[in-house]
Amino acid sequence: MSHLEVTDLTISFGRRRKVAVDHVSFTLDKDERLGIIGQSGSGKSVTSLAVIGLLPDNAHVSGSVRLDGRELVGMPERKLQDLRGDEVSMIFQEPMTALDPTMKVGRQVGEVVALHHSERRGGIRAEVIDWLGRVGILDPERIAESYPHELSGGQRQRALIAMALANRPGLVICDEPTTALDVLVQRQILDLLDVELRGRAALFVSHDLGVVRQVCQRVAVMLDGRIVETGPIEQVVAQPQHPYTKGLIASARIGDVPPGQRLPTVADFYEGAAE
Ligand SMILES: Nc1ncnc2c1ncn2[C@@H]1O[C@H](COP(=O)(O)OP(=O)(O)OP(=O)(O)O)[C@@H](O)[C@H]1O
Repeated sequence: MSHLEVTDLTISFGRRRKVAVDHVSFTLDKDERLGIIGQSGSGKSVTSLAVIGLLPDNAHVSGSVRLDGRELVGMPERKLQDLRGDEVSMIFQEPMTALDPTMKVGRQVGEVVALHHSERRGGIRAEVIDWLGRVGILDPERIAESYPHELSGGQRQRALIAMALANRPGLVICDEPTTALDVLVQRQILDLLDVELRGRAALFVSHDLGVVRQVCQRVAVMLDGRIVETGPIEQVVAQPQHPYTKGLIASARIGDVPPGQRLPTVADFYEGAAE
């Protein structure tokens, strides 16, 4: 049994039942990372929200999402709340909206732990400082006492990653976690995620095949709510089958980069220019 099993997931919205996700199926093993790529509106975010039980009320869902064998579709909200932040967590694109602007960062990280593990309350401050340091925040004591608006975009995303990982969830969903960041910080955050997601299952939603190639072993390509192609990332890059994937790879010129080597970023050009 895979850690995550999504079968025939279909999601539509509103009274007209406009279909956003159409019979999507995939599995994820315990230590596997799957990238979901596709253009804007292809259904990537809606798929990932279904996996963490965060779809809005106007969503109609059919099919199955099983986490460690437990069915999440139709699961009561109270039970979903027990899972969220503990067994499955999410890193969003825009940390400013995911963080509470009125609460100090350290307290927000601590509350995720306290919510699910009251027995760890005693040592929570040390645990929070430890996590903030681990995700690369240089001055964790000061940052713990700061409000989100006092942090840079990169620090906020690191704090959000600390929140998402603090309970060591088996599955982490990353929805465009680096899109809002400048290229240098983007690369640092990807390197951090690459290390911290080891041994966990991860769904990595992105419109950027280069980003997915850096951190995932497999990729699923979505178009108009369907998965049109899926496979090991290097295989899909070398031999794309679907015309949409072929176009995506041609436009990214990703085939020019040898396997295992990172795609050049704008930062590389800046670094080259500075030498
Ligand atoms: N709450 C909602 N109510 C109605 N339609 C919605 C809702 N949320 C998403 N949709 C629709 O579902 C479809 C898929 O959206 P989704 O956000 O999953 O796309 P995406 O691939 O993640 O795009 P992006 O890269 O821009 O985030 C879109 O047509 C969108 O308009």
